[in-house]
Amino acid sequence: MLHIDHLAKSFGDTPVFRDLSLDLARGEFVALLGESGVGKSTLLNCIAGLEDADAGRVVIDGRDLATLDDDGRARLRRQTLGFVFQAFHVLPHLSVADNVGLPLRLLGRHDPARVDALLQAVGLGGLGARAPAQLSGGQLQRVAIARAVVHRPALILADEPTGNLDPTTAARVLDLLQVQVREHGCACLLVTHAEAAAARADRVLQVTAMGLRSAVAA
Ligand SMILES: Nc1ncnc2c1ncn2[C@@H]1O[C@H](COP(=O)(O)OP(=O)(O)OP(=O)(O)O)[C@@H](O)[C@H]1O
Repeated sequence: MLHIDHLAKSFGDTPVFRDLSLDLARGEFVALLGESGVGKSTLLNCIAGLEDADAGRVVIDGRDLATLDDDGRARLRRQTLGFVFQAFHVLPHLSVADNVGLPLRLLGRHDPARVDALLQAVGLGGLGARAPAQLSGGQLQRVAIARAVVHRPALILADEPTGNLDPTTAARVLDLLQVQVREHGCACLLVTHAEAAAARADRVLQVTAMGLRSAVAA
C-alpha cells in the first residue's frame, strides 16, 4: 500500500531525516514515535505529497508521487488518503457535519447516514449542525478524525490524533481507527506519544535523524 524508499528531507541546511525506508501493507497499523521536532509530521507531509522530499521515493498504491503533478497528487489524496492533521484544519465556515462529509462531497458522493454514524462513533452525535467555533479543542480533533475516515481511504495518516483527548475518548477514537484497519483493510500510520495508542499497533517504529528503527511501545 505504501512504499518509502531511502527518503531524505532537509529544510535549508538543516537535515530532518537522511535515509528513511518503510513498507506498510493493507490491514497494517503502524505507530511512529519520536522526540518533538525529529520529523514525524514532515514525514507524513512527504507521504501525502504536501512536501517534496529531497531524495528517495514514495509510492502509494502503486503510484510514485514523483510521477504525479499537483493535480495528480490532489486526486490521489482525495481518493486514497485520510489525513488527521496535528492542527485539525477543520474549515470554520462549514458545519461540523459538512466538515465530516467534505471528502465524500469531493468524490461526488453524499451519505448523511454515514456522516451521522461517524459523529456518533467519535462521541459527537447531535452536534452536526454546530459551527466549529462552538466546539472544544478535543471535539474539533474528533471532527478531524471522522473526516479522515468517512470515505474509507486505503491509507490513513494520523498525526497525534488523541493528543487533546481524555483516556476514554482517546480509546474510542483508537477503536474507530482500528476498525478501519481490521475490518476494512486500510493501512494506518499513526504518530503518537501515547503509550495506549502505540500498544494498539502491529509495529512500533522510532523516527530518528537517520531514519526509522524498530521500537517497543514504552
Ligand atoms: N516549513 C519548515 N521550514 C523550516 N523548518 C521546518 C519546517 N517544518 C518543520 N521544520 C523543522 O523540521 C523539523 C521537524 O519538524 P516536524 O514538525 O516534522 O517534527 P515532529 O517530529 O512532527 O515534532 P512534534 O512531535 O513536535 O510535532 C523541526 O526541527 C522543525 O523545526
